[in-house]
Amino acid sequence: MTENLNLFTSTQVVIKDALDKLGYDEGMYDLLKEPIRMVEVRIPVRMDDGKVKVFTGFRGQHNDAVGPTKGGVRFHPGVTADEVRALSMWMTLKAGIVDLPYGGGKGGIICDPREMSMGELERLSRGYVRALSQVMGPTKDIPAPDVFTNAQIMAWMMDEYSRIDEFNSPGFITGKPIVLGGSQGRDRATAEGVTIIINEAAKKRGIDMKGARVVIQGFGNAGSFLSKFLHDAGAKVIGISDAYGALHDPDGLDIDYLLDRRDSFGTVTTLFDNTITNAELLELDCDILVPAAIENQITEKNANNIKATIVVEAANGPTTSEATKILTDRGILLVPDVLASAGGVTVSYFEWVQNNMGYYWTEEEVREKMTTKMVDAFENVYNVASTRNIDMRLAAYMIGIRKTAEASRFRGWA
Ligand SMILES: NC(=O)C1=CN([C@@H]2O[C@H](COP(=O)(O)OP(=O)(O)OC[C@H]3O[C@@H](n4cnc5c(N)ncnc54)[C@H](O)[C@@H]3O)[C@@H](O)[C@H]2O)C=CC1
Ligand SMILES: O=C(O)CCC(=O)C(=O)O
Repeated sequence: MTENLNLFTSTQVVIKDALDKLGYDEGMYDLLKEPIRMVEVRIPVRMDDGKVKVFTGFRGQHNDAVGPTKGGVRFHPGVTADEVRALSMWMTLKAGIVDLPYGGGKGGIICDPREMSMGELERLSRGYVRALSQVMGPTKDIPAPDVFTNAQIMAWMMDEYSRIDEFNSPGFITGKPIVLGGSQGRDRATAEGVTIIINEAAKKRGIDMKGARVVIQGFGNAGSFLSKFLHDAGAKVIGISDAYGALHDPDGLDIDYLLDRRDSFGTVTTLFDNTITNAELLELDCDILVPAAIENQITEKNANNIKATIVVEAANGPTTSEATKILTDRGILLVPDVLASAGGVTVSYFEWVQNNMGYYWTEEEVREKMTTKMVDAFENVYNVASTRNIDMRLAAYMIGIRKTAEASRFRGWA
């Protein structure tokens, strides 16, 4: 049988498993097996050459029984409706795992921002908000950055929504520049959360982070900050990559130099001749492997060749179900995306709270609150996995879905 690489249908299988284990009936699965709202929009954009190009965008809102839906928007040529569906479901799980008053949402536009000018990107970002403003908002659905989107794009989107709303609405979106109501620490929050999770996982496996050999796939927001935090903590980052290739040095890469040379899309390997492939990178001999780029990177084809002791998913969906089983059977500690990368949405929640009350916390306050949530979440998931003798992904899904299932039941939706 060929491996299922469809993120949406493979997520449904784990959701079903989690709901069964929690004792919910078929009706609950029927409610939670796909987004409660999935919108596809067409966005006409005047390009710099004077011609109009029409882009396709999506927004998936998985379930808003707990509170407004929340999740990033990605700009990527590979965006599909099913990917957005799955990503919105994972956001519900993340919110449940770190106990935020949200359901999951996610959006995307099929485009390649690396080939667009700033003006084109601004018009596209504003067009996306105009197309979806009726179903989004600070108490409905709150976007944030994801692959190939950043604080500038959040700023344009916030400005467009504020014009439509006729109010300054900083709570419409998170991941904004600090001067527009962004939170201290949001830019590095995903990586900080992953660092906390790596430290907890390393303790469980008796790995000393000083000198631990780390490989990171992806050198964007998540991967680049992560490489810096681990490097500064004394780990040896021996491999990194971007969409074009990978760099390897068994003695440790010069992370500060690479950070200095990377562009705003997380590209750096194009400056070097002696690169290896992303496929080779994943199979390097190391203690900790962190996929921090895109989906379906560890599959049944390469799972048996992974040499890491711990795999921590900073990216969403980098490991297939089949590969999850192979890695778990091989005794590799696999920390799933919905737990490992929840630091981003946690600080996004703090940003939204600060916007709502109009009072802003210091970076230290933000970090302290986030650390508590991430450490507690790791312990919860680890304990459920150990006591039930199940993998960390299924344990995370069980914890993540429970609040939304309960809220849906109380509301009479299932
Ligand atoms: N930015 C955030 O706050 C959060 C991001 N994530 C997830 O982390 C992952 C990375 O996101 P960001 O760092 O924000 O994105 P980014 O756009 O800042 O960086 C993406 C990185 O992945 C690389 N990449 C793109 N396509 C690739 C390919 N085909 N093969 C190998 N590398 C490729 C890019 O070159 C770049 O280095 C995604 O899965 C995202 O959903 C998860 C939680 C929050
Ligand atoms: O910060 C947020 O609200 C969402 C982050 C996100 O899209 C993710 O965790 O995948």
